[in-house]
Amino acid sequence: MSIALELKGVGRRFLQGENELTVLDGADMAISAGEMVALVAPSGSGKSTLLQIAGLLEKPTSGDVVVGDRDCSRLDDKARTAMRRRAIGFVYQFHHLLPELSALENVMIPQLILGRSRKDAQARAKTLLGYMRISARAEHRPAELSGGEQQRVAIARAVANEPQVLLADEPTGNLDPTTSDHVFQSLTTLVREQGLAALIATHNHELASRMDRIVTLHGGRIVPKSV
Ligand SMILES: Nc1ncnc2c1ncn2[C@@H]1O[C@H](COP(=O)(O)OP(=O)(O)OP(=O)(O)O)[C@@H](O)[C@H]1O
Repeated sequence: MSIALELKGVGRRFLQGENELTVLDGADMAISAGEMVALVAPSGSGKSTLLQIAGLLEKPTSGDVVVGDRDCSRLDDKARTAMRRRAIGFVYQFHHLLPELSALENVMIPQLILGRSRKDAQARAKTLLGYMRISARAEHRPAELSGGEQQRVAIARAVANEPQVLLADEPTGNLDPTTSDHVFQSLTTLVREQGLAALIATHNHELASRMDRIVTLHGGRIVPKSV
């Protein structure tokens, strides 16, 4: 499988008052299309920082981020934003759906922003809600959906623009174990069907053990982890 996301020697330092804090220090990682990688690391070790850099929301202090065959390190802000919209999908612990729109419309919006026709956007949104096994709720607004259903919609929205990379930060952290399990199964189907490279931060060791491999952060580097 081809590599869809690669971090090469990524470093990230923050100034905290007079002190410099090194959070990432030569972090390397490559994720193939269709591969699911769990990121399991203690609080404060740099998971969010890593996801933000991998997702082109933040620039590393040093090193390179390659998405597909594109080296994104030297892109200006505008080009980086365009690349992010096209190539990266995000799922957070809380769904951030637009409350006044239906599930279907929430999945259509990012596609319309990128210039897809209403007809095409609607067709893809329906397909994705089907993969997430939530077609019956397509016309409902987020407030009318359960937590698990809301998160299914958020996942469908994250992949609406056919990204190469899916980044998730505790995507089922807000759900009870059974719902979490069902949402995770649907997420897995989607990753495989769409050939996404997925990096999923989670504290849930059981879910992590069902992914292709598990990594952690140690001394600012990405290292393999066993459960
Ligand atoms: N903008 C910033 N300025 C200064 N320090 C920061 C900044 N962002 C993060 N840090 C520091 O970097 C370290 C890693 O933070 P990060 O949020 O990436 O950790 P995390 O592993 O995601 O933690 P959690 O699981 O609690 O969310 C922390 O010590 C944090 O205080």
